[in-house]
Amino acid sequence: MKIFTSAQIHELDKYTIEHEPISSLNLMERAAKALKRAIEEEWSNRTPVVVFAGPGNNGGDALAVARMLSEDGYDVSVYLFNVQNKLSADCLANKKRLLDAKRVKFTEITTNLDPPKLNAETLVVDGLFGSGLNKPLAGGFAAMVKYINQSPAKVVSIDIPSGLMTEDNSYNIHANIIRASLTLTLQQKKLSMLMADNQQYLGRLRVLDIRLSQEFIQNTECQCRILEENDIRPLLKSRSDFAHKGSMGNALLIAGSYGMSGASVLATKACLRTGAGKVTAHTPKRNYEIMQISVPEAVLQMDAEETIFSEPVDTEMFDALGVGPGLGQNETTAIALIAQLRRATCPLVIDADALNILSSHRAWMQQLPKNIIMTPHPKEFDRLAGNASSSCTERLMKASELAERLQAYIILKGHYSALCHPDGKIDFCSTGNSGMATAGSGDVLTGIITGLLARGYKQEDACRLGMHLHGLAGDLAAKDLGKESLIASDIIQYLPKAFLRLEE
Ligand SMILES: NC(=O)C1=CN([C@@H]2O[C@H](COP(=O)(O)OP(=O)(O)OC[C@H]3O[C@@H](n4cnc5c(N)ncnc54)[C@H](O)[C@@H]3O)[C@@H](O)[C@H]2O)[C@@H](O)CC1
Ligand SMILES: [K+]
Repeated sequence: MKIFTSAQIHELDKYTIEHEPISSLNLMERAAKALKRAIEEEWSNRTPVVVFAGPGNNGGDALAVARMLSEDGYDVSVYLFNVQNKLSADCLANKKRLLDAKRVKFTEITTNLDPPKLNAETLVVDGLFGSGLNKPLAGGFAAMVKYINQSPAKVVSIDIPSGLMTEDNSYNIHANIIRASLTLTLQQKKLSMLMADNQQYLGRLRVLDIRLSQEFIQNTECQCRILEENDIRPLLKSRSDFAHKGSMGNALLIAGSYGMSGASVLATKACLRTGAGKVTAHTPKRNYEIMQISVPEAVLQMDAEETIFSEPVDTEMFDALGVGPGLGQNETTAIALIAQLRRATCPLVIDADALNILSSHRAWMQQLPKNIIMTPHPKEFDRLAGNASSSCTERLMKASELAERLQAYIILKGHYSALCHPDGKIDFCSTGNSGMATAGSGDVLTGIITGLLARGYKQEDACRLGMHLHGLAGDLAAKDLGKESLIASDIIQYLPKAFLRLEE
């Protein structure tokens, strides 16, 4: 699913009207029908409905929905905000249609509003502002939003909770944004809906197909998109019948230190489960037995040191290198790491402590080879970027800039993990769940991506497929085991099923 900016959404709307062709009023009617249907699926016509409509087309949608719900027997009260005495053409047309229908209690607010009582039974339809919002809400609108938020009423937002911007909310006023129970967004998710810090406003999110031009959607370039199974399936490489372990990729993982051998175990197992022909784990001597017993399929390469990674190793015979899980941040390890990164001759994944080491030696980042893959979680990214971000959108934009500057692939982990490409594009992952917020889950991702690189996937495909598989395995595991008890090993255990699902 492509994520359009508000300007592109406007263009899409216009294109559909011109090329379907359909009048803008009929398009609004189509959107309102879809909205009405979704509302009726959740609330019966015994629910009292209060509709708040703004002056633009979001308000127009709300007025059309009010008319349709009243036709279906709902008790509907409408408050239309027209403080500047200026309604969009379709909002005005829907105001007339609503008044002609003569079924609803209608109030037009031109100055002050004595707000209606909203109790726990009330359903508020929020159609104040949609994708046309151009600055944070203030004044009477902000007061209205606060009033709705403080009430016990359920709120369904049309297209987007009023007050929430389609893209960046870093400088928004959070108290002045509607907190919906359900958001019914039209056609496509908006960028702000993918950010963790905006989930509090959305409630449950449903996307309603209002049949906007597929031609425009397909032909329009956009910076961001959500990767779905259909985008991922074609990436899968097949295995030749004549495959042997030497032809299926030779991966190296540099991971683990004393007390963190588990990270090495997890990354190595995940790498093997991703289909790499041979996996070598480079780890401190003290981890020897643990690794031999836990991952007998791996080849071990012991560091000269007992407890830490201390010396760079040759990578010429390897097809991919993953480095970082459980590495620790000893100064000797830091020096070995930078030497390792500089001399790496194969595609690279950098994670966890390797990222933390880079954060405390940021000048070293200039020396990184191109096309490396970094997989930070938000805190690791903030350390890497040098300061904390005020919002998830700001962090995402910084990650995208860093990916461009370093010509690297950066996977910002989280719900909707975001892959920032060196050319500025951003892919969001559609799989994964909160059960995966557990120690070791990142080590598994590093193992998976390293395995895919070794199998011969290009960096961008290894990242896309890797995040998808990781999330899918977590989803399949959560289906059987629940989210609460899910641990990183479960993700590895469900990787085979994730592959099977993609191969179906
Ligand atoms: N995307 C699409 O293809 C479709 C969109 N439709 C609806 O149209 C909406 C977009 O409509 P509009 O572009 O008219 O925009 P909105 O209805 O979101 O708001 C635009 C109006 O709000 C004013 N405004 C913006 N920010 C403000 C602020 N902070 N304080 C006070 N006033 C402010 C603007 O001056 C303008 O009058 C969508 O969200 C959706 O609900 C649907 O009708 C059908 C199709
Ligand atoms: K809205």
